[in-house]
Amino acid sequence: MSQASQQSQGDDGYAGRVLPQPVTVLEGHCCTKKDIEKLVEAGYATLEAVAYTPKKLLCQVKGISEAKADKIIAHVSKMIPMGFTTATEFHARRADLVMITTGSTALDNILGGGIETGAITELYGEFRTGKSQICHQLAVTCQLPVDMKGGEGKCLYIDTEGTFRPERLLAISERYGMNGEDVLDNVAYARAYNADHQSQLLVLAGAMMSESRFSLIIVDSVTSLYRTDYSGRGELSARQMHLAKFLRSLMRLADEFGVAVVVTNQVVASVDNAPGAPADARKPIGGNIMAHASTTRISMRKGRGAERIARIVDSPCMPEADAKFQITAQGITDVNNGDGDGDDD
Ligand SMILES: Nc1ncnc2c1ncn2[C@@H]1O[C@H](COP(=O)(O)OP(=O)(O)OP(=O)(O)O)[C@@H](O)[C@H]1O
Repeated sequence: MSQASQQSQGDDGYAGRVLPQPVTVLEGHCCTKKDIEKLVEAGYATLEAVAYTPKKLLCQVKGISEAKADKIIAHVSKMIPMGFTTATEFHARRADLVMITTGSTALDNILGGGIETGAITELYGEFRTGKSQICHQLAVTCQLPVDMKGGEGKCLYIDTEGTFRPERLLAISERYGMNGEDVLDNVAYARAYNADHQSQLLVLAGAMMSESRFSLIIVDSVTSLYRTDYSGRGELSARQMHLAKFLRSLMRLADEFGVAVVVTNQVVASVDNAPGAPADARKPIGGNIMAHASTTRISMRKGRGAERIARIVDSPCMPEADAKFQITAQGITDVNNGDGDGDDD
């Protein structure tokens, strides 16, 4: 069962969720202390992480033989329910799903309430379309209480382009009457320097998230390091395999901890020459791997001045729709509803 769907239990509960159980509970059952250290080192810090991982990958952990992996899987599958449920129960769980506000009611509305927890949302578009600004906004609003459309958790921010600006978080937190210092303390920030490092950061993320309550992971941008680390058609297949693995780890964290995952992506000129396609058509990087990994895809483009237009292009339950918002000193707002002066051009 996804953490997003679990009911809160006493003080451990937040936003209708509980923290996943640490893998240390396996000690003395099917694992030694050393096995547990190795599992945590490899990024399997919780029972859910172990339960959602194929045996083949568990066997790749140093010291975990095939026989031991079998024992672990047998034990964990008794503790983590992974069988069928009724659609009624699943529906009831989805009704409790936490959505994080983007700061713009128009944008929240086309998303069905905001950014969904337990899923991957991709924001793609050309430069200056507001992708990073939405990320900064969400790094603050994910900390708000649920009744203020927040996620009541911390934010983990992976920055691959060096565009993270804490001062933006301070300005946005003022808008919500939040203590700026607390807001910054609740954001775990890392700059990723190459695609391997970007993946490695997710292992650290899993360990951190098993100790503290997070509601959002941001990767801004998810593909830029792949574009520089892998070049040409000759490396395309290796690049896509690496990216697929990275996205799968992100999805696992979303399932395991019930956090929202937001990734940004750039666009390139389309070379498909599909009949009827506009000559200047642009498409997001990452091809089918990226398209399949994202639960919801949002295409962003510039409007007049500070205005931006977001379009839902793929969603499991929301129709294609456009929403206008604007980028202001205090973050993302509805058009004419903030202090954006509309003269950034
Ligand atoms: N404090 C601010 N007040 C108002 N607008 C701002 C502020 N800071 C940045 N902007 C606007 O945000 C826009 C940049 O948006 P953002 O950095 O999110 O782009 P992006 O889509 O992430 O682009 P890239 O792909 O280059 O990273 C610019 O038009 C800039 O004027």
